Amino acid sequence: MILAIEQLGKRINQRATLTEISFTVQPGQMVGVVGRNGVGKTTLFRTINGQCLPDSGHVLVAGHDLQREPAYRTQLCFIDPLANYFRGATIQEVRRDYQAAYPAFDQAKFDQLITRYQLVPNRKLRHFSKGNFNLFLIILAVATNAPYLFLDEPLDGLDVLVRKNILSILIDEVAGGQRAILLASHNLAELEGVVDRALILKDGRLVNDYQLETMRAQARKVQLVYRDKQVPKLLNTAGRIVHVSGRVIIVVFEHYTPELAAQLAATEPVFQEELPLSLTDLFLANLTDQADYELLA
Ligand SMILES: Nc1ncnc2c1ncn2[C@@H]1O[C@H](COP(=O)(O)OP(=O)(O)OP(=O)(O)O)[C@@H](O)[C@H]1O
Repeated sequence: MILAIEQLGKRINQRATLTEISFTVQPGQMVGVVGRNGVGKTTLFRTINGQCLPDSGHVLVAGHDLQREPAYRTQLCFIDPLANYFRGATIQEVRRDYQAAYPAFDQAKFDQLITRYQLVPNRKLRHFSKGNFNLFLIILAVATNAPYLFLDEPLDGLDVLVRKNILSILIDEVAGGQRAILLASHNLAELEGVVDRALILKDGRLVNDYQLETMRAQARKVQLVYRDKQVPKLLNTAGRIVHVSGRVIIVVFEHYTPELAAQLAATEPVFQEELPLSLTDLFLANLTDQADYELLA
């Protein structure tokens, strides 16, 4: 059952917030939706899930257009942490509402996770700590049994233990191969080692779709030192400079081939070393403007 987002567009206050966003997701994937603050991640999740109407495009679940066949919406679950509804309700009240909305709701799983993480069922959610509130939202999303879960900054501002708990719940869910989870984040470091794919948003557009395994096999991060301060043109044409400090330049090459290695050798660096490549490097490579490199120089 594939989820397909086709040419999704959304304008807010006459401003194009999302433009021609297209991608597909399959069960078993953990996907990061990554971009700077305000780029449109939450709007994308809201639009896919029908909380905002798109101005153009479609969302299809197994070929069914959600606007024409809204019953398929229960295949998706997006819990907006900012929804006022949660603040005045208790865990049990929210559970009852979600059970009514999601036919496949798994109450046994819900109860088991609430007990395991010692959340108090009859306390109003506004009295929960941020970490416990987020933990509760994850448990709720998981218990809906919707094959596609959308989580907006689920790890933001949480301590190490709560993060670990949330990640272990999510990884368990995806490992079964029956569900996909999309995690919106502006913090790549948080998603390192968690997601196997990263969708990069910039200016409301999807600018990159990284399959991380393939990417790791093809990409290289190289530190180079040159005799003078002149930056060889090749570094900008074949790669993306992510750091400049004096004569030391760090470059990410997305497609590092033997030919490119030979061309790089021909630029005659006085020192060259491969560095471990992280997800954050790709983020910087894609979102940092030339002006930012100059600030680093
Ligand atoms: N209801 C709204 N009314 C007016 N502007 C809005 C509304 N919702 C979103 N926007 C604007 O749309 C843009 C995208 O916002 P959105 O919340 O989707 O970004 P985001 O990537 O999730 O940001 P963050 O990482 O800060 O959560 C922003 O410029 C925001 O100000």
